[in-house]
Order: sequence, then C-alpha cells, then structure tokens
Amino acid sequence: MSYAVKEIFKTLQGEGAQAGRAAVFCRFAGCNLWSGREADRATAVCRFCDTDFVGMDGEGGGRFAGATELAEAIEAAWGPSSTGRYVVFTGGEPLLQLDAALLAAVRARGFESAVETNGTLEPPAGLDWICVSPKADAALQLRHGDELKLVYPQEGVDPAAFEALPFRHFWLQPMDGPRRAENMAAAAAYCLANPPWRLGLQTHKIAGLP
Ligand SMILES: C[S@@+](CC[C@H](N)C(=O)[O-])C[C@H]1O[C@@H](n2cnc3c(N)ncnc32)[C@H](O)[C@@H]1O
Ligand SMILES: Nc1nc2[nH]cc(C(=O)O)c2c(=O)[nH]1
Ligand code: SF4
Ligand SMILES: [Mg+2]
Repeated sequence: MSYAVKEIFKTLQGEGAQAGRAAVFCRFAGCNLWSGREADRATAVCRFCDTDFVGMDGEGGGRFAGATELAEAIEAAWGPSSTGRYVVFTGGEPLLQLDAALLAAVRARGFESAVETNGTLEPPAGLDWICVSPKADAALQLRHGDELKLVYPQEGVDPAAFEALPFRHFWLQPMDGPRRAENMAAAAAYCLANPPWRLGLQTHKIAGLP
C-alpha cells in the first residue's frame, strides 16, 4: 500500500521515557479524531492538538509508493551512522497507515521503532515501543503498551481510571495552549499526590527543537 506522510525529520524524542534520544520522526498525514482544519476544531473529538498533520507538504513529506520507498527516506533522514537507529511513527494518527511491511522494512535497516498513538486502533506486530495517549471522548481500544501518556487536564478524565492497565510508565503531560501554566501546576500537583504518575514535559519545546 502507499503512505501519505506529512513530514520526516530527525530530532530528539521530546516526550516520555525515551526523551532525549535521537530519532527520526515519520509524521503520517491525517487523523481519525480531527480533520486538522481549524474550522472543525471546536466540534472535533480531539480538540487540543498541537500539530499540523494536514497534507504532505512538510519537510521530507510526500506520497510514498511502498514500504521500501518510505524506509529508504527514513534511513536517509537518519544519515550514515549505524548505531542507535530509532524511528518514531506519529501523526496525525499513525495506526491508520502503519503496517507490518513498513515495520519490517525499517527493522531490516537497523531501526528500533516506536509509535505515538491515540489508542483507538490496534497496532501491527513488530513495534519496539508503544506510547498510548488516551483522549476523553474516544473509546480506548489499545489498553496495553510501554507508556501511557495522558494530556492533562481533560474534562471528564480521571487518571485513576488508567492506573491498573499494563503499562510500564504513567505520564501526565500538561496540555499546551493558552492555559499551559495552570495546566502545568495542576499536573504537578496531581503527580505529587498520586505517585504512580510522573510529570512529563515536552522537552523539545524547551530545547527549541521540532
Ligand atoms: C500530535 S499527537 C500524534 C499521535 C496520536 N494521534 C496521539 O494523539 O497520540 C502526539 C502527542 O502529542 C500529544 N499532544 C497533542 N496536543 C497536545 C497539547 N496541546 N499539549 C500536550 N500534548 C499534546 C498527544 O496526546 C500525543 O501524545
Ligand atoms: N521532538 C519531538 N518529540 C515528540 N514526541 C512526540 C511527538 C509527536 O508529535 O508525536 C514529538 C514531536 O513532535 N517532536
Ligand atoms: S488524536 Fe493525536 S493527532 Fe489526532 S487530533 Fe488528537 S492529538 Fe492530534
Ligand atoms: Mg509533537
């Protein structure tokens, strides 16, 4: 199958337990919880998104005819170094497009692979790291993984509802936007009172990285 990709870029993973690690980000176009158009934001299922995932016009983006072509572009973005190869599939919602053929193609090029998903879809086999970020108004299908990263606060969402799920790490990530400072304080206070949860910051934004 072909893939619609917004952008491909190398940066440091900014979030979660792999924060600080060099990675190629492959950002797929499109999401099942928002069209990506500002005019639709207020009526979308997910309304706080900080990302432009519309179209294929970003750095390194485009329509890729198959897994080999996309894996070659990911490898080119990484560069010649053979150590520590790591690719993060995100979006938009990557599980609308990510498949076993692409995971096999990046693995064959020496990459470990991770996904950032809203948890509404099942992943293909072969991922090394799964980060699930539940959304208030979307039923959570994918209820296991390596880390659960809850954007906080979300109206109607109690973090305790996720605590018993089989994840290795539980993050509260303050919602960025006009109320960032108060969301940060609220997330910090929640983590102080509820030790399973750790405060997760978007370190790439602090570092001035994409
Ligand atoms: C843009 S999403 C793409 C992957 C997938 N659709 C998802 O929601 O997990 C990447 C990560 O950014 C988080 N995120 C999106 N908007 C945010 C915001 N305004 N503040 C903090 N985190 C945000 C998401 O919850 C998710 O963990
Ligand atoms: N540096 C950096 N780290 C990230 N971790 C998750 C991101 C995402 O948008 O999925 C992201 C991103 O957009 N940039
Ligand atoms: S599910 Fe993810 S990509 Fe889609 S609108 Fe929400 S945060 Fe953005
Ligand atoms: Mg991002």
